[in-house]
Amino acid sequence: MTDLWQDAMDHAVSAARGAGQVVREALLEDRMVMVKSSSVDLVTQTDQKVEQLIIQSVKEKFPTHRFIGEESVAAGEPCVLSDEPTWIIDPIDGTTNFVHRFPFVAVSIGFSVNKQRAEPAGRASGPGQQRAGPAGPGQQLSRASGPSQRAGPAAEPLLAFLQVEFGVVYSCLEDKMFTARRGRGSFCNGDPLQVSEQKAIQQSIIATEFGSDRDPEVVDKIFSSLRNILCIPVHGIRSAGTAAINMCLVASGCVEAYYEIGMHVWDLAAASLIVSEAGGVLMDVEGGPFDLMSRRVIAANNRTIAERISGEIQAYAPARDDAAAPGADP
Ligand SMILES: Nc1ncnc2c1ncn2[C@@H]1O[C@H](CO)[C@@H](O)[C@H]1OP(=O)(O)O
Ligand SMILES: [Mg+2]
Ligand SMILES: [Mg+2]
Repeated sequence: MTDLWQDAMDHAVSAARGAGQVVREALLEDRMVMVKSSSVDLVTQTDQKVEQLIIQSVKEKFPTHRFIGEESVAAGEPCVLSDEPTWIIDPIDGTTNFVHRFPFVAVSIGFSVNKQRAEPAGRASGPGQQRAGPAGPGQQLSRASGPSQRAGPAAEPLLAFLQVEFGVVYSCLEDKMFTARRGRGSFCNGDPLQVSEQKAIQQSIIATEFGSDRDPEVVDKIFSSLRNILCIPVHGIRSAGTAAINMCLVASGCVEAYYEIGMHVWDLAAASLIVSEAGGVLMDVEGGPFDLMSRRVIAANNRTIAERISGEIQAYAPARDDAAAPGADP
């Protein structure tokens, strides 16, 4: 397979590193905090500046590429995944952390291409090998097997088309660069990642977040899900304050699973590939296929744990990220 997108991925890594430097410097300064959808959905000038820096640098190198950026969408740009090469950017994942200097803040850059085209089956080589197979438009599935089971025809039904071609999450205060390329494994600062081998949810740590929706009905559902999962019982519940880092913790094997309803495609795009390339599973919170635009995810080390979590979640459906897109389902 020709390595079409390596230049773009190299650019994403260096853009994320540069953005992380800007974020670290901004942490030392006073931050002016603004609000978006609610009084707890925060944004700073650094979010906007970093997103523009990344987009400008990509435009110079890849002038025809498209973008979905958190702050651009907030400013009215469309949130559309098409067949065109698309950079999906969260300039600061963990803005609330950034504002409070809680030390988990990430720059997330995902890259998708050929959204609806299932590629012909063909085995990639090297670590993290997997086959592409058909899935419905806008869906992203993952194998349920770990790296040791990746090769061989028996694993094939578990593999599915992934629409994200590469993902980069830079945890900039930890100086950890998480990267994944479809079919080639996940890495942190160049070291390969593998999800936890734990099969028992009772011996697992589960990550989740409380989001920015303070509607009491939604909060009740969040707490009901949390109570169900805590009382399985599990070893513990954790929140890093950033969806991307929570998912990288799944990929690293530090937590067995992360679930949440309400985050957005820019929180998930890059990290979803990092999880799946580390041998993990992505699933909708009701057990169906993961859909990048649905604002719902379970990312887990294996299917058993993902399905158990899905059985405990009080699901609800926030407005999809592509709800305003032409032709999208209402
Ligand atoms: N008050 C809040 N608490 C936690 N996450 C929030 C939040 N407001 C927005 N989010 C966003 O929701 C995601 C999942 O919880 C986070 O990664 C975060 O992304 P952000 O920092 O890029 O906005
Ligand atoms: Mg985010
Ligand atoms: Mg953000």
